[in-house]
Amino acid sequence: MPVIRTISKVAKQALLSTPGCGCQPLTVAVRTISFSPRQVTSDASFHSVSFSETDHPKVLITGGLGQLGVGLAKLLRKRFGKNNVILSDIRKPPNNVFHSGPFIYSDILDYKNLREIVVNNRITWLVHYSALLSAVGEANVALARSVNITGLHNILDIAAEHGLRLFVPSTIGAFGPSSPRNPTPDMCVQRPRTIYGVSKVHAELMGEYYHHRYGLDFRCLRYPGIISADSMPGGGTTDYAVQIFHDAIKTGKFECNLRPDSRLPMMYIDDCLRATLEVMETPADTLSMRTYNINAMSFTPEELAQELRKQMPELEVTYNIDPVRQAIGKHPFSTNIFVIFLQMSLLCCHLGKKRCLCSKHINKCYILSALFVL
Ligand SMILES: NC(=O)C1=CN([C@@H]2O[C@H](COP(=O)(O)OP(=O)(O)OC[C@H]3O[C@@H](n4cnc5c(N)ncnc54)[C@H](O)[C@@H]3O)[C@@H](O)[C@H]2O)C=CC1
Ligand SMILES: CC(=O)[C@H](N)C(=O)O
Repeated sequence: MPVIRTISKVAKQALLSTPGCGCQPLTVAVRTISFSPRQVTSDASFHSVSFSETDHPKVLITGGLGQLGVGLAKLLRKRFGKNNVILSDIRKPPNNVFHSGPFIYSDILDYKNLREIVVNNRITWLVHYSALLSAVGEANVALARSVNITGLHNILDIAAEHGLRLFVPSTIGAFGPSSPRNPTPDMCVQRPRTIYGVSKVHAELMGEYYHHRYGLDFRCLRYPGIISADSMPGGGTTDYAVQIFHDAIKTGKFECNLRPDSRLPMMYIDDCLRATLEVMETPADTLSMRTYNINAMSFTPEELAQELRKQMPELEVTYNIDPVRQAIGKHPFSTNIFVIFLQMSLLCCHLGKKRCLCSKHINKCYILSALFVL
């Protein structure tokens, strides 16, 4: 569902439903590293204590050197100021990223280090991007379990302990073969069959639990596969939809690791990041839920190749199916078929003019598509 429609639906639902989380005053168990556990009191407005609407938030992004983090930092820095947004990761940042604003080393498995960063930098918003994605997760289940589940526990505890507003993205991979489709509702059966999907359902449920139990201001969007031009994806099933553009331009050839008819939901990065900022800025009492789907378009490798051939008729696409990725890509939810063709043809006619994916253009597609579907 397009972001604008999602957000207005959120607002509408909020007007009709009981506001807030129904939190009871509770205590948050605080994890300590070197001394005995203590308790701090919390209440229903716990999350709003450290962030006044007139102040800029102080943001920490974990796993910030992946496909999405640098773009999000750029957007948030434009809005809140360069020094109010800290990127962090366990990798060494490239020069341009290092010189574009604050960067700090942070391993989310190191609870004490994470807490130090939050305290020393007076962090108020935490965007938790560190994760192992679907394909790399299946290749290393133990590491995926550790980063995606143990790491998340650290993040939740730190966020609850310090009254942070916490964003954790989920994914279309949090659905499974038994989830309903066309459209997949926000609330439905979720029985994914990858460690990535299972860890993201766990994140959704743990975040919501901490919200109800401790008043943690947890927010979550289920992202589709994200398409970006200047950052590369980190090992997911939807990576082909980025790689194809690079290979097409560099070599005129592309070898796809999914079947030509594998339909997957996708979104352009600017729209995804804008949705993230919008959901983070939305006042807590207007959110009727804590986890929402967001959606833009769905297409198959074959449809994407056909559209690209309108701009590059010589493009050669071959298929060498990766059974792991193919099994993962079999079951996610998809968008209405009418929306796909309209969006893809508008997108590619824009690509033909500028050779880039433009969010303003896709927004027009949303509106046209919505009219079309209605
Ligand atoms: N890119 C996409 O298509 C989608 C992404 N998402 C979610 O959005 C978030 C960001 O995604 P991407 O940027 O694409 O991921 P990515 O795989 O490109 O980047 C993840 C980052 O996490 C870092 N990381 C790994 N272990 C870590 C640790 N122990 N401590 C700190 N950092 C660690 C990695 O170094 C990497 O830079 C993830 O949570 C992902 O699940 C959800 C759906 C779609
Ligand atoms: C959709 C995602 O979560 C990610 N891009 C993946 O394919 O694993």
